[in-house]
Amino acid sequence: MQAKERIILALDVATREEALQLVKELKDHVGAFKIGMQLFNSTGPDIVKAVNDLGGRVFVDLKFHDIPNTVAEAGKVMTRLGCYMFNVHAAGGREMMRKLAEEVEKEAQNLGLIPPITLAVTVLTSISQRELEEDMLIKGLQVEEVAVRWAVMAKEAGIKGVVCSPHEIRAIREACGPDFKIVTPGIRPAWSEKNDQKRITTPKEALELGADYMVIGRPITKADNPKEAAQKIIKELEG
Ligand SMILES: O=C(O)c1cc(=O)[nH]c(=O)n1[C@@H]1O[C@H](COP(=O)(O)O)[C@@H](O)[C@H]1O
Repeated sequence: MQAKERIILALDVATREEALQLVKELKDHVGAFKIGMQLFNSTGPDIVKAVNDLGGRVFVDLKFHDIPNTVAEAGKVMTRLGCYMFNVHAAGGREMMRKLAEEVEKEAQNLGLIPPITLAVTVLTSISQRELEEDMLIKGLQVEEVAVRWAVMAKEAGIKGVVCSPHEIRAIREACGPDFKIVTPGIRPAWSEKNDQKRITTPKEALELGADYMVIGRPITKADNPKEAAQKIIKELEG
């Protein structure tokens, strides 16, 4: 995979105009664009087609978590929308992920489309060990162990990869093998601001740990020259 393909630019903006401006500017310098809850819910699903029409691939980040039938139907909608990737919460369970994976494949086959890459979010980077035990009632297990077990469950259910913190990449790679996709946020080149990200790694470190894709937002979008910032990251990944 080319270095540029590994970068997923987070379109964390409120309007269609701002998003499409970034797509026009950066489509030749990144591999895909992530549309999250803010942008998707303010513009509607047509934003996926608009980005595709400009030549950009889309990761729809809506983190589905519901009963199996509801999530599988949402997955069919994602397939028809033409997104490149989308995600669900692994915490939704094995049957939810199994049915989703099955229905996405069927829908793509019926319509002659390429199936999107399904991803499971393991433990959010914002969840601490204390919250895991005291609020989510997952006792006696470290965050990393939970992330690995859920990644294995996702793989067994037919899901193609995970979104996880850089700190869990190595253990998940070891448990799930080379073909399982690993997408990681919390990426900061040495020259950029940390902002509110706490547990960070550089793009190169994430690659060495075994990540396939990196979700990067502000280090590119808030740079004085976003194209240059993307190119600099690509050089670092290639170096
Ligand atoms: O699901 C995500 O993409 C995500 C999960 C997570 O645990 N942490 C995290 O930062 N993200 C997202 O990754 C992106 C990071 O953006 P920057 O911090 O601007 O690079 C944002 O869109 C976050 O919402």
